[in-house]
Parts: sequence; C-alpha cells; structure tokens
Amino acid sequence: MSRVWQRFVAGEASPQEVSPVIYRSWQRSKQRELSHKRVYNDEILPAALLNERCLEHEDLVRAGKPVLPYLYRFLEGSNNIVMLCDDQGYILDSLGDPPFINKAQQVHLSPGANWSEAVRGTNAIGTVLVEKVPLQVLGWEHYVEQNHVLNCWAAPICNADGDVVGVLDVSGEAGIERGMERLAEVVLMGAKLIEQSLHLTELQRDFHFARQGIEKAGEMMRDGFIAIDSRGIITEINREGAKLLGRKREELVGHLAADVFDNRRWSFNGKSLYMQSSESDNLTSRLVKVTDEQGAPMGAIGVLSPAPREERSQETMWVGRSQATQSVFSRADKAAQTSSTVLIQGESGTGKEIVARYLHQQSPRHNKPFVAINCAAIPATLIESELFGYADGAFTGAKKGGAPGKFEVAQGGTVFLDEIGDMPSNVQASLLRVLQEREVVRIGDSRPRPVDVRVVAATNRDLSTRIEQGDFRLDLYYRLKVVTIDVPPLSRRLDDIYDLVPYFVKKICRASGREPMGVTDEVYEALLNYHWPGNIRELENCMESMVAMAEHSYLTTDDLPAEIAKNVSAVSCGETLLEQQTKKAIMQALAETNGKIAPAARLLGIGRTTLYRKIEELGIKS
Ligand SMILES: Nc1ncnc2c1ncn2[C@@H]1O[C@H](COP(=O)(O)OP(=O)(O)OP(=O)(O)O)[C@@H](O)[C@H]1O
Repeated sequence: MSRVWQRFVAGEASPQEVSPVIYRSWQRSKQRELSHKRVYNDEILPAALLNERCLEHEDLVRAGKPVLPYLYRFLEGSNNIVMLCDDQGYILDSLGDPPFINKAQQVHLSPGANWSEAVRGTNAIGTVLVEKVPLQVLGWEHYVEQNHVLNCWAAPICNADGDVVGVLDVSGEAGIERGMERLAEVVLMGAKLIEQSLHLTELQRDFHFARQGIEKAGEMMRDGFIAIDSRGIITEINREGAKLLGRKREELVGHLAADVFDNRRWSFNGKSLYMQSSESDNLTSRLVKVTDEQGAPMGAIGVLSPAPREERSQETMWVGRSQATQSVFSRADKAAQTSSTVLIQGESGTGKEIVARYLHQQSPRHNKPFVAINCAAIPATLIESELFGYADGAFTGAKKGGAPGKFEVAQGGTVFLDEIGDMPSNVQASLLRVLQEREVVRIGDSRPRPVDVRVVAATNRDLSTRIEQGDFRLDLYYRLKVVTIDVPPLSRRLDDIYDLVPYFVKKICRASGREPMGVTDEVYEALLNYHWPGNIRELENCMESMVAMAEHSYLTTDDLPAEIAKNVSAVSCGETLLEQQTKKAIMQALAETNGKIAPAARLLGIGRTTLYRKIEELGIKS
C-alpha cells in the first residue's frame, strides 16, 4: 500500500488510488514544498507559552478536562493516546498509555507541538482543521514518512456558532489493527461531549449577561420592575418594586406572585394576563407577556408604579403619568401661586376644567369658592346677569332685592369661565372692565362693588381666528392670556391610558356597586391604537359602557365598542415591549406633526425612509 504514497511523492499516483480527502491534503502538502521524509520544524512550545495558549483557550481546555480521562477509560491498554488541540493545531493536553507516549514523543506527538498541515503535512489534526470533518489518517496516508508509524482518528470541535475551535484526536501505533473500528466512534463521541460542555458555558454566559442586564436596567429604572415566569413565580424585582410592595427583594424573588399580591386579582392563564389593584392598593401595575419564538407564553415582565397622584378633593382628582400631563399640572402648580388670570386651551374633553379646579385647589384661595360657568351653555341674554348680578327691578321677573352674580359669589375665590370663545361681545366688554377695575356693577344698578377673584378661562376654539373674524376682543384676549396652559389631546399622551383606565374602572365600579374589575393586556393594546377624537371624556364614556356590558370580572376585547375593537386586528399579538414602545413613539410623533412624515422623522431623530419602513413593519395607520 505504501507504494501509492511512494508513487505520489514521485509524482506518479492518480487520485483514484486514495481517498479524496487524503489526496487533496497530499497535494496541499506538496504545494507547500514540505519534505516528505521528515519534519524540519520540530519546535515544541516552552511550558510558559503552552500555558499562555491554554489560558487563551480556557473554555476549550476546561470542557476537555473531564472528557480526556473519560475517553481514556475506553482506550486504556490499547496503546493509544488521546489529545486535545486548539484551532491552530497545537496540542494542549494529552492522556495515554505510557509505552506509547514514549514512542509518540519521538515524533513530537505531545503537548506544545504543532500538528497543523502547514508544519507536518497530511495528518489527522491538521487535515481536520482544513477539511472541518471527522477523519482518520492511517500509517502511510501521513504525508511525511516519519509519521507513517502512526494511526490517527480526529474530529473537529465547534462552538455554538458552528466555528471550529479545536480538534480531538486519538492516535496509536500503525499496524495494530485490534479495536481500530471503535476508535472513530470514541473520537466522535468525545468531540460531541466537549462541544456540549462548550455550548453550555456559552449559554451560561449569555444567561448571566441577560440576568445582570435585567438587574442593572432594573436598578436604573425609577419605577418598579418585575419579571414573572410562566409558573407565576417572581424571578426578578428591582429595589423600587420591592419598596412599593413594602417587602425586601429576597422575600419576593422565588415566590409565587399570587402569594405576594394576595389582595390583588391576579391571573396569568398562559393566554391572557392581568393584575388588578384592589381598593386599598397604593400602586398600579402594567404587565406584558413574554413569549418564546413559537409564541408560547414564558411569563411576563412589567412596571409597578405608585398609584396615580390623587388630589385631596374628589372633584379635582387627576391621573396621568405622561410627560405632557405632568407638565400641564406642574404649570398649573406654578400658576396657582400667582394671582394672574389664566387661559387654558385644549380640545374638548381633554380635562381643562380639571386643570382649573386643580389650580384653584393649589392656590391660597382654596378655602374660598370655585365658581364655574359655561359661556356656551347659557343663553346670551342671561350671561351678563349670571356673571355680574342684577339690581332690584332690573328686568321683568327679576328677584326682589336683586341677586349677586358669579363674581360676587366667588368673592375671594376663583371664577372659571368655560368656553370663553362663545361669550357674546357685549359681555366681553363688561368682563374686560371687571378685570381692569376689579369691581362689578350689577345690571340695573350704578354702584360698583369691589370683587377679589381670580379668573381662569378655558377655550377649545382657536381664539385668534375668532379675533380675526371680529367675534372676540383682542384687548380681552391679552387680559386673559397672562398665563396660558395648553392641554394636549389624549392621542399625544397615550401613556396616560395606563392610569386613566384603572382609575375610571375603579370609579365606575364603585359608583355602580360592582366588584373592582381587571383589564386585559389586549384591551390596553386596542385602546392605545385608537385615536381618541373625544379625548378623555370619550375614554371615560367608553370605560363606563364596557363596565356596564361586561360579563366577566375583567374587561376583555369582547367588551370593546365596535369602533375601538376594529383596532384589535391591527395589534400584533406577539408584539414585544420594544415594538409597542416604538409604535407608540411613532404614533405620537405623527399626531404632533399632523401625520407629516418628514417632521415626524425629525422629531424621532430617524431618517424618513426608516420611518416609512417602521410604519410598514408595525402596521401603523398614518
Ligand atoms: N387627568 C385626568 N385625570 C382624571 N380624569 C380626567 C383627567 N382629565 C380629564 N378627566 C375627566 O375627563 C372628563 C372631561 O374633562 P373636562 O370636563 O375637564 O374636559 P374639558 O377639556 O373641560 O372639556 P370641554 O372642553 O368639553 O369642557 C371629565 O369627566 C374629567 O373628570
């Protein structure tokens, strides 16, 4: 048989006489102009360098450590040696029968030696690194004659990405046939064991990274963060979350969520999930499902936050976590400390009256009356007497002795003039006088009466258009808008829905004597996808009708009004938290820019094409 090899080195052998892998490797060896007689580069790494190499391939060496003795148990007494090599062909570790180890050392088959094809021509270790498949190289198949004394079996070791990171080799003396057929299997099995251990290390590292990432992200969050697995066990909660629950982190992690949230209605049935705060709770929660690649539920993650800021008085209670709402109310806080006239502008149903009441409550006038009057709801002929009062006998049907107007009634407090844009022009003139002189004259009277009131006006109309059309006085407009507060539409502060919904549901349930109800994730998703032309008032009405019609102890998409239910199909069930947030940010940007792509993209800090792509991907209706 060695004649084939002889003919090859003499340049006479044909490819059919030997296996293709060996023939290819022989050709490579020849092209490298290696000597086929002996290996000239016989350097062996000194101990320090070998050590360095082992450290560099720490994971591989660690994975191979228990496997080498395990394999050796199969081989003991068969005059073989088992070796672990790195991806450059260096032998890092070996174990074998002492008589053969001595022979192996003579051909430098020992740790520190390099068995790449470039150094030693065709051999199992080097050729496996090139061909990336398990193979055997027997006796004369080695390119260098000096190595014809060896029979070798080797298999590649791959990492989780499929890259070859090392080789496992078993070598013995050529000519010994006994047990040879088992060796290919032993090598394959050993390589697989090492690979599995390597993959496990990689997984553990990824897991550790993800865990640490969650922990660190949790620490950076101002809200509480909680993760619950599919069995309902809390796997992670940040310090803030534990604080909100009034417990230590250690008392929560590893415990059943249902036990921790004992006074809550909690359910995760693998499909739908909700957590409903009870009456006495001081926190709100928002959880989203986490699913695996096939969409099977794996658990939930979510945010716990303090219960919505509730005003002392029932009337002026407001909720809303969005930045926009927070700034409206903090602006109202500031205005409350002045005595200036305030003009509140915003679409109908956005909560302008709530802001006015809040402002009054925060002001030093809070112990005095808050008197509201809707200029659009009172006939033009009556507004003046309503506001300024009338004297005895001022008109037919007037009360005997006359009557004070709202300004007098509100003495020391606040007058709220809602829908000021609808105020008739003669009343506008009288109002301007009151604001300038700080006194009222009742209709039919001549005596001015001093009034100390703060005026808060609101409008859902564009007053500048009314001024242009000559329907509103410019001088009054300037008097009113000393301080302005703009209340944005709900579509620009969708985050508030997370607080408004539980707030309204709780309020409505309480008023109708029903048990507190939960709201499923899917309902939230549909509500977040709706454009809310009627703003918060529409949301409140929607919740009222849902609660009234609900058949379960929690609200599902089945309870949604038809025009909102239409959005359910637009919501992708498998949406990740990131996708939901992206979608929300895009929708808000589009709302702010009246659906114009270029300004919306600028606002979001992304290119127009990216925005178009995201709109398409996330199924956003612009
Ligand atoms: N931030 C909020 N928190 C809780 N409830 C709110 C909030 N904003 C508005 N609401 C509720 O929404 C409904 C509409 O609010 P409000 O009457 O103040 O709106 P508006 O802007 O004055 O409307 P309009 O222009 O039609 O008079 C009310 O029932 C109010 O209680």
